[in-house]
Amino acid sequence: MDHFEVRDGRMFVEDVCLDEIADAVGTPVYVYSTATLERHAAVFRQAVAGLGRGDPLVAFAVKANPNGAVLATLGRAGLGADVVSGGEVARARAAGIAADRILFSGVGKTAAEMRDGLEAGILQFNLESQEEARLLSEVAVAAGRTADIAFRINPDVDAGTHAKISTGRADNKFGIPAADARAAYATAASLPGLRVTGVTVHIGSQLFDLAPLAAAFGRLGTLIGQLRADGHHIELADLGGGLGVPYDPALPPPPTPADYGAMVAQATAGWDLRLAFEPGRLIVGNAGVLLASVVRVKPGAEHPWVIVDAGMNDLIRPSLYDAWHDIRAVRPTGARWMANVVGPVCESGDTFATAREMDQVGEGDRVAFMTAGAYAATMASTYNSRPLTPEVLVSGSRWAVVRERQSLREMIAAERRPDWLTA
Ligand SMILES: Cc1ncc(COP(=O)(O)O)c(C=O)c1O
Ligand SMILES: N[C@@H](CCCC[NH3+])C(=O)O
Repeated sequence: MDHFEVRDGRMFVEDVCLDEIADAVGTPVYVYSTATLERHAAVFRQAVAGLGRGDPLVAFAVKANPNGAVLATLGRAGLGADVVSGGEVARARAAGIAADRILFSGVGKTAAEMRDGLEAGILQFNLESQEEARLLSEVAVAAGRTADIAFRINPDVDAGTHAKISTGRADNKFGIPAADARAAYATAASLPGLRVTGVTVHIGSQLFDLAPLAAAFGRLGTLIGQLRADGHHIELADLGGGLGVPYDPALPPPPTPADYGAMVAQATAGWDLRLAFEPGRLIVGNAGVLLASVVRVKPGAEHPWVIVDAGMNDLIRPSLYDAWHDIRAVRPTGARWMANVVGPVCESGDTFATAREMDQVGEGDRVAFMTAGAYAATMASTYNSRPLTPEVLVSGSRWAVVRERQSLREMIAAERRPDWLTA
């Protein structure tokens, strides 16, 4: 997290002190760094530059961080978008990402979402079943359009990641088995309104081992040869995302984008088609922090409870995946202690860290949850009637609120009382 550092005893994001943002906006608040976003986009593009035919498409997985200002920053940095819903199509387009740089993934696209994609004129629909191909065909014919399609192949490889974010094993819901692929492509090629253009695979997220990715790409390579022999024009291979980021500095680091690029070069040699990638976490994970305040510290059986004003509703990764986020004081004194860090939500699962060696903090101090740019604000909820947390984007010495704190009034005003309760 190179643009997040302590200077003169206080943590800065680029040239803005986190205290300045907390004083103005309050806590909890997500804070993102433009410089880190731009650096990650450039590093990934560089790692895959020259691979495949033409210019590779690096389509940011919008689900990782759909904030419009973040998307606009990444769009300007040359990234396209990988979307999984009509909402994400709309956000990507609103952020200025050209339709021909948008890939539409997802196992449960509805007819309405397919229409959204067709009307926008997106580059390719990544389909996950023959049933989906039939529906898209009907929708495309009715709309008078042609949909360019790929099937997502489930290569049945174990990506070695958390079970809840593995997507490429036979027992995961995603894609079609490689053995069924030729039949699926034959069906799609026979359907009106569809044009077969590609193949795609994505085996999971937060991957630390390149071998399962190489195995999956190997299977895709074999399939490309078979599909071409069957007469299909396969022009685009979308290799998904998944490369992990370092959350815990004490653990060995994940492979670098350059290592990944070298593996891809080897795995795709001779494919003679355009490549696409869908990195999410790698682009935004280390570009954000969740800034929170310590509400109080109370004694615990073994370690003190540090109760902060951010909860599992703001950052669910620790309770959902036992994920580890570094927690640092915004004004570290050098003193360290062992503590449990928890939120205010009425669940014991609202725990960010147990018996964690960390900066010693007290009531009123501010802490930063590091590596909170991906799958963080976007997975927030209003559980315990806690309004959605605001988001701030920093660029050099400038910063701006890029999502307002949801007001309580707004949250409550969205509800309706049926007439039998108002009579
Ligand atoms: C189809 C698809 N593409 C891309 C991604 C992005 O993955 P990551 O954020 O791990 O790069 C995901 C999420 O796992 C996904 O499901
Ligand atoms: N939400 C997950 C990643 C899911 C990837 C989406 N397919 C996480 O925080 O790690």
